[in-house]
Order: sequence, then structure tokens, then C-alpha cells
Amino acid sequence: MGSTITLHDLTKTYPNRQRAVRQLSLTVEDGEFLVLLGPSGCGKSTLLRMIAGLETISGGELHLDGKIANDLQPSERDIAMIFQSFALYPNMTTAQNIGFPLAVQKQDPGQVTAHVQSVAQTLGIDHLLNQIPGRLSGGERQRVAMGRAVVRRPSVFLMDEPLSSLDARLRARLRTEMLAVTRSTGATTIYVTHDQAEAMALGDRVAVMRDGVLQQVDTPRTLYALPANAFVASFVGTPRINLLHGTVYAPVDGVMALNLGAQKITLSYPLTHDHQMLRVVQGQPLLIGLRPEAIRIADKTHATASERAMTGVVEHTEFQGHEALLHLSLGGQQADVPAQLSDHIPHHQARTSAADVLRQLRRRISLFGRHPALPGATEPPAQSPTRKGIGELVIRDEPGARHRRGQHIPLLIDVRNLLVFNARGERISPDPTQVPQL
Ligand SMILES: Nc1ncnc2c1ncn2[C@@H]1O[C@H](COP(=O)(O)OP(=O)(O)OP(=O)(O)O)[C@@H](O)[C@H]1O
Repeated sequence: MGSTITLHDLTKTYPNRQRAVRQLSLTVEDGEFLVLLGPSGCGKSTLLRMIAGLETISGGELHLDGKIANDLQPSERDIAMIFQSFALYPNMTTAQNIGFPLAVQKQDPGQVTAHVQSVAQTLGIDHLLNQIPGRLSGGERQRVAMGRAVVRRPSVFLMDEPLSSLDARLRARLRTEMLAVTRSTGATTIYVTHDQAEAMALGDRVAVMRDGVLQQVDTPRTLYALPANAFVASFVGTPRINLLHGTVYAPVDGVMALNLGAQKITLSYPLTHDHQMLRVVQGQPLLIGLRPEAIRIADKTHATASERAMTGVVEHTEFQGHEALLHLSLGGQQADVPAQLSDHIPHHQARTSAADVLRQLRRRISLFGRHPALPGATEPPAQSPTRKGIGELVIRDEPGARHRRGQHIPLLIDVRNLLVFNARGERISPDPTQVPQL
């Protein structure tokens, strides 16, 4: 059995006034495997340590199974923690290390031996029960550490980058084993990592943090397809999402398009509700997000109804074995992820509903008549891109393809896969987290 962990506005300010976690609210369901993901220093470990009781809570509330737990001692929380550098007792054998938590509880030695044997078997280390840690490999030591955490069947596992010191192959194998072991106990798990691939592979849900602030918590699929903001979009997925500066061009009596500098992407008609809404932000600086799979190399004669032709100029190719990454110039400008606004806690509730904004928008358009009078309408130029040295677009290519530097490549962009963020980086299309206000 696991526990439900609820955080209400959890905050940590260190004595040096470093605000490591800011008003973080989140519920981890009983038996869930939640991954905390974010760059180094974003507050993941601090959050985990507050839940474990190893760090005092500066503000907000921690609930375990509905009961406030802010001031419970670590030993009163029924939580096991596993770290990257988990210290095993160097003079104890594997069996003694695994059995230690039970021995401390003064359990019957016969039962302890049987229990240790069964845990070691599950983790594939039963042949190492008489070895001391110094004679074990990194992966084996980590399995022993896992065994020691599992043996007392806690209701919560907190894991802080437990595999980061291991090589890539062993990590991939151990993480699958770890997932299986925690699932078999039914415990609730919070797993910290800064490796997005690991997070996506493991998590029932993934909570993304930045500068102490929770950005989004969702299933890996939703996180990838509907990132709440440009930071999440660029943190999740390899190769990274392409972020380009762009504006909306929306003449009242013409075809709506996204202006990317030298080239444009016309939108599909009939416009989706989300694309209709983009009219509201006409002329405003936006970030256009294009995942590599939204773009393919093909001539416009092959375009489907939702694909638009563009031209890219090859800057360079990165060979990756199973694929190649092609860096291209579009004649646009690559955008950075906007800085976190200090104290900006993202809230995903729209102030006005999308339907309301669309109603107002239609009324305004009918008032303007046939004149493209909404502010900010500048028709995108249609220029041919030139090489700049650094491409702003990265797409996947066949590993055997031989594209020359400076070569013009025909591209098809699927407008159904466009992500649009406002200048603060909040997603406004599709399915806006912040409905653009008129
Ligand atoms: N004891 C402390 N005193 C003061 N500041 C601290 C302390 N521990 C951590 N910090 C600061 O709090 C912030 C969050 O640190 P934390 O270790 O929680 O981040 P993290 O996301 O786990 O990073 P990493 O992935 O590198 O372990 C950092 O700016 C860090 O320097």
C-alpha cells in the first residue's frame, strides 16, 4: 500500500534567503510513480527532503494520507529515501546491509533472513549475499541500496537521482527493474532527475520545476504534446523543440498566416478555434514552437491538406547513427525561452473563457467590415532564406542522406502540430493555458 502525498503552497527559504521552492502545490496519488524533473538547482532535492522530513518547511502544508505532516520526524513518516551516493555499511555483507532496517526493528532473525533472501532474489543479487560492498560494482551496490529501502515495505519511496552515477546501459536496465520493484510493493514513489528521457520513460506523471516553481504536472504524453509553456516545451523531447520568433498576420478578408521573418506559414481553413483566437494577438511578438516531427523534407507537390511548403538552407548535419539531424536556416530568428518572471506562479486557469473571447472577436470583425483594420497587420515578405552560419531549425533526416552546406531543401510543415506561445512563454495555441485577452 502507498500513501497520498499532498503539498499545499509548499515553500522553502534557506537561511541565506535562497528561495529554493516557491508555493508548490501538488497531489501524488496512492501508488503513483511521479517524476520531479528540472535543471540543476531548481529545487527538486529540497522538495524531496522536505517530504522526507530532512529539511524544515518554511511555508505551506505537507499532508500524508490527509494528515498534516509538516512537523513529523523522518522516522514517523514511513518513507524510504534512495540517493545517488547511497552509503552502504562497508563492513557488512549484502545480506546484512539489506536486512539492517529489519534488524534495527528487532525482527526475528529467521524471518529477516527469509525476507532478505526474497528481496535479493527480486533484485537479482541473491548470489552476492555474502559479499561486502567494496567487492560490488556500482550497479550491484545500487541494487543493494534498493533492497535495503524495499525490505521494510515503506508506503513511500523518495529517490534522488539514484542512477546518475551509472553508465547509460546499466541505468536503462536498472530503472526498469526499479519501476517493477516499486510497483510490486504498491508504494507511492517520487523520483528526482534532470534527465528528461528518464522522466518520460518512468513517470506515470512528470512534474517540471524551474527556479523553485512548478511549471506543469502531467502525463509524459500530455507534457510533450501540450507543454504549458516554452520552458517545458524546450526541456522535454530530443531533439529539442525549435522555437522561432513570429507574429500573426490576420487580415479580416484574407488568409491568416504566421510570419516567421523571411517566410510564412498559412493556416488551414476552416480555422480551428485555437487558430481563430490567434487573431487577437496579431502583431504581438510570439514564439512559434515546431517539434522536429512537425516538419518533413518533401516537395510541395507531396503536401497534405494541413502541410505548408517552406525552404530551408542547410547549415550542417549531425550524424547520430540511426538518424541525422539537419540544421537549417529559414531566414527567421531563433528564440530563447523567456526568463522566469520572478514570483510568477503559473496558473492554468483562463481569465475569460475561449468561447467568450471568440464571440467578442467575431463581433469586432463584423464592426471592422472588410478592412484589415485589426492592429499590427504586416504582410509577411516572401523571401528566399540565405545561409547564416547557425541554423534556427533542427529536423530529423535519413542517416544516409547527403545534404551539402548551402543546399536549399524543400520542407513541409504540418500546421496541426504548431505550438504558439506568447512573449512570456505561455502556451496560447493549441488549447491555451492563457486565453489571449482582447
Ligand atoms: N542548505 C542550503 N543552504 C542554502 N541554499 C541551498 C541549500 N541547499 C540548496 N540550496 C540552494 O537551493 C536551490 C535548490 O537546490 P536543490 O539542491 O534543491 O536543487 P536541485 O534541483 O535538486 O539541483 P541538483 O539537480 O543540482 O541536485 C539551489 O539554488 C541551491 O544552491
